[in-house]
Amino acid sequence: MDEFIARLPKAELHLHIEGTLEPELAFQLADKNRMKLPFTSVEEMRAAFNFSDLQSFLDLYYASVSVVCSEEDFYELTLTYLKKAASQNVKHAEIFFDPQTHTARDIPMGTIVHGISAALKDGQSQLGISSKLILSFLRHLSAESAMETLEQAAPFRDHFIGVGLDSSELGHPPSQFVKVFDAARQQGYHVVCHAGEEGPPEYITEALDLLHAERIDHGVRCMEDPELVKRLAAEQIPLTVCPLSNVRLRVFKTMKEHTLKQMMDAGLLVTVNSDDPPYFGGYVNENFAAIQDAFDLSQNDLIKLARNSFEASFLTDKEKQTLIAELPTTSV
Ligand code: HPA
Ligand SMILES: [Zn+2]
Repeated sequence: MDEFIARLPKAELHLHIEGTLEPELAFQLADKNRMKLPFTSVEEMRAAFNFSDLQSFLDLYYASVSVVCSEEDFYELTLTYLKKAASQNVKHAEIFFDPQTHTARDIPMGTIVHGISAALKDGQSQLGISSKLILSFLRHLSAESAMETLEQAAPFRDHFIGVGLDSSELGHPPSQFVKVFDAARQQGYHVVCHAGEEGPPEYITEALDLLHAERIDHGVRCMEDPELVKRLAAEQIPLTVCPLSNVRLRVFKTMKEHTLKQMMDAGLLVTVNSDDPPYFGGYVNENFAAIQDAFDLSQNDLIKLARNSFEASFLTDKEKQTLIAELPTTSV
């Protein structure tokens, strides 16, 4: 089955570029930039990837990415991820970046965007992987800071197609960010939102009704509200689920307790993604393998999940159809 998963064409729709920093590259960049990581070795850093909740992960994630400084660093970070993704038969990736994490340490928006974008361009020409960029606001910071970030990003608008909302969910509901999402929608951006990871189902409803989110990132806590599940199924709102992330951040104690299969059975448009792969123990194929093993998924289930990933993307209908046509059509 691992071979089947490896060969399956797929899209990745929930991936934070800052969260793709492997410890080896972190140490390389720290050396180059004459900076210190809070670890003495790659092994020690990897051993610290043992989290009690979302916040304990975020503290480490923000500290680690401080070694990514120049346009070349952002380029290398992004191209390294794309090579890995291409090797796993990811045909298309929609990638988050968190500009506030970097502008707060005086890195210009242009440095961030140009470094990432140059790698995305080379990913297309050298690796054949298509991609889009989504600017994600940090919800632990103010709505004013988010609006300022949208304004700073205006000169680079051709480089990203949408906006999202991530970071510490509890206590930071989508309702706090209505104004900036209204402005982004008026400017023609797609809208997605992390909701229902650690936060309650009401945050998913707010993301849909107040921010007009087209996709919900995570969304797993929708299962606590049967009416919401009915709505998400009826409207076929995509949910970008990240199984290994959910277990590592203790949203579910074990993979067997994850509700992914129940979500599929409820008719939800579920996709499988890696979120922050080195931190959570795997890229997209390891996520597919973990759920296949936990729920004994069939080849048809896996094909359905891969098909959902193309359907839920922001590609054109024609582009989606081209990718869907590459999927195996049937299996035992
Ligand atoms: O899964 C996540 N949730 C919230 N914020 C994040 N920032 C990176 N990954 C995540
Ligand atoms: Zn995420």
